[in-house]
Formats: sequence, structure tokens, C-alpha cells
Amino acid sequence: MGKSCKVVVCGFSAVGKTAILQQLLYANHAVGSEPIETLEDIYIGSIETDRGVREQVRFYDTRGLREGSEFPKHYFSFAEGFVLVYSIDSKESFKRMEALKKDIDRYRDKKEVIIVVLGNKCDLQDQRRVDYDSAQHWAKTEKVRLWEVSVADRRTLIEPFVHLASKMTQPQSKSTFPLSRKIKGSGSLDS
Ligand SMILES: Nc1nc2c(ncn2[C@@H]2O[C@H](COP(=O)(O)OP(=O)(O)OP(=O)(O)O)[C@@H](O)[C@H]2O)c(=O)[nH]1
Repeated sequence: MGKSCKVVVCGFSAVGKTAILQQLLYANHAVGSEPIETLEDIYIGSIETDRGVREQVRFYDTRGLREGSEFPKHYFSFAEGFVLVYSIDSKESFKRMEALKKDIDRYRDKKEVIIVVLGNKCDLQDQRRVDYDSAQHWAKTEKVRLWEVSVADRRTLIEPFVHLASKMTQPQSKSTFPLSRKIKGSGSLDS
């Protein structure tokens, strides 16, 4: 097992940040249960990546944003990854998520961070306020992956988190030299 990666889970209040983590890691969240306001909680997860290796991830479940509240800046400096959560039944939550993405770009200071976006509560189709295609279009222009998920269906949570863990722990190429550069008149480096 390699080093533990630090992932910050953030978004508007009551979009389901805690529920997502509890369902993903312990499969024990009952949808619709009494919401408890988070201050900050840390969850440790062990996730099998697409390379078949188990990696440890530390998830920082943050306090939900409210009207007029600001996301604490210190999270930007230590996070290696972000899970940005909105709820498909709330336009406001999508707007706050967009603003968070802008802040991450502003404060990450050229540091590479992996971002995944989750449109939660996709079981609430009849209350939908955020259009699926527009959200995916936004994600494409921002070069981030976006999934619609539901805590009521745990299977929907697996792919985004495997993607996140896989990307964050991707082995870096040891050489910074381009591998395929052709040098005129030279032979094989093997010989
Ligand atoms: N229908 C439905 N309800 C959900 C889903 N995910 C979470 N909920 C419910 O939404 C409410 C809020 O969930 P929380 O996990 O407390 O939300 P949060 O974003 O952590 O809240 P704060 O920490 O206060 O910002 C709870 O009643 C959850 O059961 C979902 O996918 N579908």
C-alpha cells in the first residue's frame, strides 16, 4: 500500500457529502435520515484502483456551504484531490460547485490536483433542476469528469472513486525526456 492521499469533499449544504462517504465506505447510510451538520470529519478509505492495487485515501468531509459563507482557503493548499458535490435538485448547489472549481484553479498554484464532480440525488428525477447535458458540457469545458450518482444506489458511487484513486496514485514517468524524440542519423539506444 502506498502513501495516503488527501481528498477534500466539498459543496453546498445538505447535498449529501457525508451520506456519499458513509455509503461508499460502510454501506450504512439510510437515505432521508436526519441530516447532521458536519463541521469536519476525516474518513480513511482503502480503494482498489484500476491497476488492481489498494490505495489508502483520507477523505476530509467539510462543512456545507451556505448563503454568504466562504470555503476555508487552507483546504486548497494541502488537498491532492477534490470531490465537488452538488445535488441535481438544486441549481444553487451547482452554482456553488462551479465557484469552488474556479477557486481551486485560482489557489492551487500550479500544483496538480485531481477533481471529480458528483451530481448527487439522481434518484430525485421529478425534482431535477440541473440539466444533465448542460452539466456534462460544463464539465467538458472545465476538463473534469462528472457523474450523476445516488446514495440510494451504492453502485453509482464506485466508478468515480476508483477513477479518483487511480488518477491520484498514477505512477509518474521516471524520465522527463520525451521518449520518442528522433535524433537524425543516430542508431538505437539499445545497441
Ligand atoms: N433522495 C436522496 N437523498 C439523499 C441522497 N444523498 C443524501 N441524501 C439525504 O440528504 C440529506 C443530507 O445529507 P448529508 O449527507 O447530511 O448532506 P451533507 O452535504 O453532508 O450536509 P452538510 O454537512 O450539512 O453540508 C440526508 O437526509 C440524506 O439522507 C441521495 O442520493 N438521494
